[in-house]
Amino acid sequence: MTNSILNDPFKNKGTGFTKSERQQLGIVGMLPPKVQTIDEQADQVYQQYQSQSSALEKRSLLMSIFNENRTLFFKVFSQHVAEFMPIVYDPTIATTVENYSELFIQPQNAAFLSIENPDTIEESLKNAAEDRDIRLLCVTDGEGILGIGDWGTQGVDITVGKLMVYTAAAGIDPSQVLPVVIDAGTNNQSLLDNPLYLGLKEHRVRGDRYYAYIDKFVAAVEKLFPDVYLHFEDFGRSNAANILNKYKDSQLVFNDDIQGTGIIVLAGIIGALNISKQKLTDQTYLCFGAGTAGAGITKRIYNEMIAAGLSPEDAKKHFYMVDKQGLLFDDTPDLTQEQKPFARSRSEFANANELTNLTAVVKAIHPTIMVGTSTQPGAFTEEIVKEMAAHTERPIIFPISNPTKLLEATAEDLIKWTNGKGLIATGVPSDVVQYNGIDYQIGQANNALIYPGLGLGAIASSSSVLNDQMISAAAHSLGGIVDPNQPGAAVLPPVSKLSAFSDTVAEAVAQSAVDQKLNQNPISSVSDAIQETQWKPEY
Ligand SMILES: NC(=O)c1ccc[n+]([C@@H]2O[C@H](COP(=O)([O-])OP(=O)(O)OC[C@H]3O[C@@H](n4cnc5c(N)ncnc54)[C@H](O)[C@@H]3O)[C@@H](O)[C@H]2O)c1
Ligand SMILES: O=C(O)C[C@H](O)C(=O)O
Ligand SMILES: [Mn+2]
Repeated sequence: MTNSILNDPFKNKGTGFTKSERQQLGIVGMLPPKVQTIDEQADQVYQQYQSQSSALEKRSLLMSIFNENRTLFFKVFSQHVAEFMPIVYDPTIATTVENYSELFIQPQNAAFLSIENPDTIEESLKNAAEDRDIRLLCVTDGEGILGIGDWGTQGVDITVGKLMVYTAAAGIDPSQVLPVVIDAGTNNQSLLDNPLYLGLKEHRVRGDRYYAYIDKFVAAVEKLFPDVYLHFEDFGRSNAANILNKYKDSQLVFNDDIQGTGIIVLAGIIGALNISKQKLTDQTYLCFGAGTAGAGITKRIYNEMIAAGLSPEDAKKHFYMVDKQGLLFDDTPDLTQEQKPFARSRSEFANANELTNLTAVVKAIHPTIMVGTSTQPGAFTEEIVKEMAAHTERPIIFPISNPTKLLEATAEDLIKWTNGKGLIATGVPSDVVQYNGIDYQIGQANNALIYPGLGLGAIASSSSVLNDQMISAAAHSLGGIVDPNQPGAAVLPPVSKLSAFSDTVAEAVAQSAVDQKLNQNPISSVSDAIQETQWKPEY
């Protein structure tokens, strides 16, 4: 097995192995003679990357480097963060999730779990981890991938992608992460009918059997990897919040769609209010698409209003939720647990029965903030946006459904329809919008801007849980990066500065954990602890 190191992506350096390393490792003659530096290798990869024409080809090239040599992959990624993010992550990753079985080449060190075999959870996690010290685990059951729905086992790609961003942005050691997919079946008929589908061809398991499996999974994770930070991603609306609520007070768990999205949207709103010089407690908030993300964000902003001094009853008056049924009322059938606290009373409106669509609701409530997590492309129409802008000086509008094809409105249209007054962020990257001689920078309200620093801060501080104070500290830490007085300033810092501000986020989060005495190991300096945790892509 002398050649095994060349097949180990965590240790392989390829042509970067020196002559003496090649001798010691018994791989003399197994590589071309020239010894390359990692910078030379990175330049070569980037040249190959530039010669690929489509986003999918670019991603597939980068994934082949990832499969061979993680250090090199992250070297190139760290040199081109803003350019590679949409390729290795959202939106291109949506296409690879949809075509995972067709494109499958290798399992990328993920753990593949099946609801049919609860007895092999531990063994599977152990096998996939090999002997690595796992500190960060990202798991999905594939039911609510971005806004594209149920992709069963194919959802594994999102866990691989999320973990890549942790390393590129925050320097989490790539040998200490584990992507995991739980195959609990799928209700996606196209997968059930697809002869190439690599997952279980059964409908989704729900209820007690499902939750018992999740319990067993969480217990196995805690047993095998006691210091792990457990990140839940893209679970379905009926399970995501239940799972988070069950474990969040006793274990170091994080739900990205609920909490990560809540933080980044709050940070974007704080950024927008810095520009408009307004107060949060004067805002009227409209959540459009009150599912996992929409309700998670609403709750975060609501908590923030309470932190700003409002009573819970007064704070609630600032929030309205719109879902498929229209404005959510307390007598609307089938409200979720997360929607109930924000449902309104019909008696508040003379025309309550007409509030069954977004246009009517915007007319009735005059929101100052509107956030879209509905998966409904184009739902923020010109009429709606103009109506909103007619009643507020600087409308804050964040269409953040992913991927690109699901955006509620483009940044360009929103700037145009609000005559440059809109304070805009989108979930996927948006180009600069030129309007009336001003360059409008568009912030990306994607949880990827926050979860890497958040995770790094929690891991480095050895925090026992991730609580509300840590989450709030993360949201507030992004201030001061963008100059709010610059015409056309973005509401959030640019992705090109992701690794720099991930350190800032991590410090704020770790400091909050230490201040609350949640750290399990003694910490004398938070920034030292963070630096010690970080990995760098060097040989
Ligand atoms: N930018 C980010 O960081 C980020 C983070 C998480 C989720 N998202 C995006 O948000 C979207 C929703 O994700 P989720 O996980 O909350 O999914 P979800 O299924 O839990 O929620 C979607 C909600 O939209 C509602 N909806 C569907 N059609 C509607 C319509 N016509 N009008 C009003 N509401 C409608 C659904 O009933 C549901 O409540 C996805 O596109 C996802 O990519 C973005
Ligand atoms: O994955 C993303 O781009 C953000 C978010 O977690 C989502 O589900 O859309
Ligand atoms: Mn997600």
